[in-house]
Amino acid sequence: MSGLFISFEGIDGAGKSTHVQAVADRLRAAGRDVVLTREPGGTPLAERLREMVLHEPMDALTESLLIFAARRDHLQQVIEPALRRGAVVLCDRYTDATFAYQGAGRGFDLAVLAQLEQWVQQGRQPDLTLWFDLAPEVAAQRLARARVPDRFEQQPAEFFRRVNEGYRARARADAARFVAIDASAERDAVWRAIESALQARGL
Ligand SMILES: Nc1ncnc2c1ncn2[C@@H]1O[C@H](COP(=O)(O)OP(=O)(O)O)[C@@H](O)[C@H]1O
Ligand SMILES: Cc1cn([C@H]2C[C@H](O)[C@@H](COP(=O)(O)OP(=O)(O)O)O2)c(=O)[nH]c1=O
Repeated sequence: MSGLFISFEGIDGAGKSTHVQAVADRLRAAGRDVVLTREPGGTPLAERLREMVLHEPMDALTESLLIFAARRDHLQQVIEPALRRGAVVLCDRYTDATFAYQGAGRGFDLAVLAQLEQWVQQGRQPDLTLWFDLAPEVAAQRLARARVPDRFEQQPAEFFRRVNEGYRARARADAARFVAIDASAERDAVWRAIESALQARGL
């Protein structure tokens, strides 16, 4: 059985972490070998890079290079081996987040990101990307009650509006890969939308 690579995307507070574990449980119950991972991170090296990116001030090129360095290690050590053995890889964020946050959010050069994407991934893209589409104002309300904000979560609503539009641009450019989920709905409705996206791909 060939592997399958599914990524979860959306602005902070869109509801990704709430549902990714339930997707893993559903696929494991169906007998699939599931690798649940995240970016930046997923390996000891990539997790160290994550801590720097989330908490240390740096310019957009530095940030992009560290994120792609983490991604390279994650691909080599975790994602590619899992796909080779036929596992389903569930990744909480991947390269669409780089185009959305560093590209659309911070205004970094998309051509440089596209070159890094090509060098680092050599064509490896998710088979399915679930994009939790949510207005920044709603996300901010949800996060206000949640955790201590990191460098990105401290950004104003306008930043997250640009980030979400960055996701929309990526979805338009690769419509076959993306399923947009209306993340403003109640949890159960979001879950039903996720299930129908999985069923449409035989999962
Ligand atoms: N559909 C929903 N309606 C209302 N609140 C939600 C919904 N989905 C998630 N939440 C809440 O919003 C907050 C952010 O959810 P989370 O899954 O951590 O988002 P993300 O991982 O995308 O940053 C959490 O407190 C979570 O309980
Ligand atoms: C993968 C990736 C994440 N990010 C940002 C988005 C998030 O704010 C942050 C990762 O945090 P996040 O995925 O939201 O984890 P947590 O739920 O622990 O906050 O990193 C980028 O800016 N670029 C990227 O390429």
